[in-house]
Amino acid sequence: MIAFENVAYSYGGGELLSDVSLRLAPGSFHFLTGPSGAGKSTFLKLCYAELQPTAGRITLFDHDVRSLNRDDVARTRRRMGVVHQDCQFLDHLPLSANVTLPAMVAGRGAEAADMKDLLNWVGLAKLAGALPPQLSGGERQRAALARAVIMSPDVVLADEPTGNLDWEMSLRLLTLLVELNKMGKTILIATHDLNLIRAAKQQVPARVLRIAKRRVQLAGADL
Ligand SMILES: Nc1ncnc2c1ncn2[C@@H]1O[C@H](COP(=O)(O)OP(=O)(O)OP(=O)(O)O)[C@@H](O)[C@H]1O
Repeated sequence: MIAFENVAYSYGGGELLSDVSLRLAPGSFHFLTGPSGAGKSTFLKLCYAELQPTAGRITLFDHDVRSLNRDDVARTRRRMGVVHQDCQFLDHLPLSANVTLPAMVAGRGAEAADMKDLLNWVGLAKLAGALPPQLSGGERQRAALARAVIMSPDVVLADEPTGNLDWEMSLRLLTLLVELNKMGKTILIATHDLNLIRAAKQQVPARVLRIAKRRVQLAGADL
C-alpha cells in the first residue's frame, strides 16, 4: 500500500532520512516515534506525496510517486485521510461545513445523513453548527479526524493526533483510530506518547516504527 525502497530525504542540508526501506501492508496499524526533529512529520509528508524523495523510490497503491502527475497525486490523496498536527479549519465556516469540505472539493458533496453519522461517531453531533474557534482542543482533534475520513480513505495518517489532549481524550481518539483499523483501514500515527502505543497494543496488533540516526526501523515488541 505504501512502500519505501532505499529512500532518502534532505531539505537541502544534510540528509534527514537515509536508506529507508519498509512496507505498510493494507489493514496494518503502525506508530511512528522518534525524538523531536527526527523527521516524523517529514516521513508522513513523503507518505502522502507532499514531498518527493531525494533518493530511492516510494510506491503508493502500486504507483511510483515520481510517475504521478498532478491529477494522479490528487486522486491518490483522496485515498488517504490526513490528520495534520495543527488541525487548521476555516474559522468562518461551521464545523459541519469544515468536515465536508474535502468531499465538496472533490465535487462529490456529502450526504447530510453521512455527515451526521460521522459527527455522531466522533461525538460532535451537537456541535455541527459551532464555529472552529469555539471548539476545545479535543473537539478540534476529533473534528480533524472526521474530516480526514469523510472520503472513506484506505489509509489514515495522523501527525501527533493526541498532542494537546488529556489522557481520557487521547484514549477516546485512539478508540476511533482502532475502530477504523478494524474496518480495514491502514493506520499510521506519529506520536511521542509511549503510553498511547501501549494502550493501542492491548487492542490491535500495532507495530512501532522508530526514527533514529536518520533510519526508520521496526522497534521490538518491548517498544
Ligand atoms: N520545510 C522545511 N525546510 C527546511 N527544514 C525543515 C522543513 N520542515 C522541517 N524541517 C526540519 O527537518 C527536521 C525534521 O522536521 P520534522 O517536522 O519532520 O520532525 P518531527 O520528528 O516531526 O518533529 P516534532 O516531533 O518536533 O514534530 C527539523 O530539524 C526541521 O527543522
